[in-house]
Amino acid sequence: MSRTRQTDNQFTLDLDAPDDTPRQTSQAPELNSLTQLNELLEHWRQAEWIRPLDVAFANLIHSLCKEQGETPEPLVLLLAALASHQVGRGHVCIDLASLLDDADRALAIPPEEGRNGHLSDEQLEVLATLNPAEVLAQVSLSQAMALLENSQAVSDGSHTTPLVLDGTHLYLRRLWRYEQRIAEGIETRLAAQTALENPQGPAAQTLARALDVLFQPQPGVDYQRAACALAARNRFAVITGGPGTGKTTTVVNLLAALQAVATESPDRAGRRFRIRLAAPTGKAAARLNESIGNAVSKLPFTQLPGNVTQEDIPTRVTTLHRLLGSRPDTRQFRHNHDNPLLVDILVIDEASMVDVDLMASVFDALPSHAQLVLLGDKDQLASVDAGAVLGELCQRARKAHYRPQTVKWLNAVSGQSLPDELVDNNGIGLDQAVAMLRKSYRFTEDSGIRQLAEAVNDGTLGANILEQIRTGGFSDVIWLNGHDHRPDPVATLARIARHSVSGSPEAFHNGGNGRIVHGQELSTPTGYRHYLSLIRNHQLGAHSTRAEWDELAREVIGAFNDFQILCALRQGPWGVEGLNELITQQLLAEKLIHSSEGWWYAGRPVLITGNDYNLGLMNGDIGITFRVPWGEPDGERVSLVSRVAFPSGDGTDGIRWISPSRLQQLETVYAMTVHKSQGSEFNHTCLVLPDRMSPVLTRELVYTGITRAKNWFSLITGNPEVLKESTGQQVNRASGLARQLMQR
Ligand SMILES: Nc1ncnc2c1ncn2[C@@H]1O[C@H](COP(=O)(O)OP(=O)(O)OP(=O)(O)O)[C@@H](O)[C@H]1O
Repeated sequence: MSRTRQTDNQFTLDLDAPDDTPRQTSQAPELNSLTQLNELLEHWRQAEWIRPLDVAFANLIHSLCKEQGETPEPLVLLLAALASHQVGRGHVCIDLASLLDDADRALAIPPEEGRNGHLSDEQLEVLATLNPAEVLAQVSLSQAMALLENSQAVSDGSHTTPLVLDGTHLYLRRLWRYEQRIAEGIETRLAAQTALENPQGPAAQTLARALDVLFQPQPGVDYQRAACALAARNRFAVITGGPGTGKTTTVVNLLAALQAVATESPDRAGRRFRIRLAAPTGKAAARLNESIGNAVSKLPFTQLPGNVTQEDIPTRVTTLHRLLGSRPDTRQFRHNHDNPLLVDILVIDEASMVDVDLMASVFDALPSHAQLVLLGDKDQLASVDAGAVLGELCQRARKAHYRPQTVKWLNAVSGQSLPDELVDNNGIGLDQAVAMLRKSYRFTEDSGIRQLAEAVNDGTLGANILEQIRTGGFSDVIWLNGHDHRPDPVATLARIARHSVSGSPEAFHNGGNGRIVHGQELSTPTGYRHYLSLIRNHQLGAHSTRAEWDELAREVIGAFNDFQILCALRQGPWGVEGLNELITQQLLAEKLIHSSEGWWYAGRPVLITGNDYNLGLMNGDIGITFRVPWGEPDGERVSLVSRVAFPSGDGTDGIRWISPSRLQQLETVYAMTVHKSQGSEFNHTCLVLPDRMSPVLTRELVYTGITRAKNWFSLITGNPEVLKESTGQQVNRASGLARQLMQR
């Protein structure tokens, strides 16, 4: 039964429409003609709620429809613009059912930029009076589906249309293709049988012997050992776990075990696997470089089956863009289906940061026989760009859903007996390749960082733990203004400014002195004064060699990494922009930086915000400005010039000195968004939460912020309620990858 009457260019609702009758509001903006649609889109564009790109996409659909002799429905064009808009906000598609059920929620209205000062009152007024949710309140799901299905701009993907409707999910074709390629890449790998399948076969026996050497016996289930076995068995595997649960340790053991299998395998004639290690950002790659190097140096090579040596396990980690061969001015990589990577095993760390576009490119560039292992923390924020690939793949990780055959195989090869609650007769193929590590080795049982992160992640942040962080009940966590129920914004911001300079060691238990972790005494928590003092007090000059400057830069970059202010927002006094300005003023006042040196003063830390292939700098790279005596001499005087020192990012500890004039997209980085901090960790992390709620404040954001702290964590809130409320909101990215893999 049709619930709508459709006329040219308009739709109206049957008055007696039953069940899925949409909400009616008295003054809802109307969408009865293309003229009305154009006006709406124009208002939203001017209000900077939608992008010019989104309007252009709707216009494109309009033209394509007309070319095919179709008079486009305003609703189809509206949904096209919204689908494009949602991609800009990290969604892979729009789920029409959720959109029409609660459009405010699905479209995150009011937007963050509105609440925090970027949008003017007039712009906000436009959104309030022409609220997209009210426009959509007049539309039912069946009506939307019918109009889309009837449009020539939409198909189920089987022929080339700019929009794809898959169930109730509306995609831009490009995004739908990415998801398809990822799903196909995973599926074909999961379906491939490996030599390890038979637990009694020689390959599995070698693996079992290697696992015995690599993992010490321990009471209870050793989830690292089980993860290692599962990942060895499958051409595609995911190892997920919170901070310090041993993802790196496990993957290094995995690579050693696989090389043992390779060297013992008669049909490989001693040939080792070609292994590559990658991470989405330079920072993440550098961090993995360090930890993997440590882990490889501890491997018991002489006891392993076969004759595996240290050279067989790479320790160099590259960025995914470098690995795939990024090229200037195009999103196409050098390596693709026609020019695959020369690799047998690819490991990608910090996979939560990989968006659907990049992940699809990885699958394109992988030869079909190659094994892919993804590592990451499923509970962290999803990628900045569209998708939440790792999160989706790990949706069922906590309960594992291993089939009885998987459990039997695991027992035979790794000796681990998994608890019954992880067994599921109906587990899907993907479940058999996902392993979750469940014990943190980095944080001790009494660590506040661990307990707070767990409570946030489980959604169990209760009065007890809040009271503990307020009252200094943990030696590693402080809530600097936790007792302030109605913090004064001016005083709170001033406090942030002071804290960012000193790190407030006095606020920690015993002044931060004498904390021993894993047998080592920690140095006290610091703020930015620490690294700036190194710059101010160095003794290098015109006589110094480049190697000496490199050494200084390494030391300063390391010291800068000791502390980082993280925040949720970009704009406004509680966002990156406001806080960077605030902290800069404080550092000037304390004479740690000097305005006489101009914008490129010694000590200015900068974050690269867009890939620069010519300079080899990637989005997320951080450099520190130095004043160096390398200018043209001015008579007798040495002339100082500004140079920004960046870690070389090639797996060595080299330094690149770049002239500021060559740097294109960057920002000062005393404060960084939690999003940007993914893949990094800092000795002391301070999380600043704003004075009111925003759609971006979520459980994942707070969890990611807390877990960036290695040893010390401080919290400052513009309003104490925001902490608890944020953990009640979860990121919900519309996407269909998990659904597709469930169906296959
Ligand atoms: N089974 C284990 N027994 C003892 N120590 C371990 C074990 N596994 C890991 N560790 C130690 O715990 C620390 C964290 O391990 P690792 O770096 O492998 O974890 P991760 O999950 O990769 O960490 P991150 O969160 O930084 O990615 C390291 O010091 C490592 O040596």
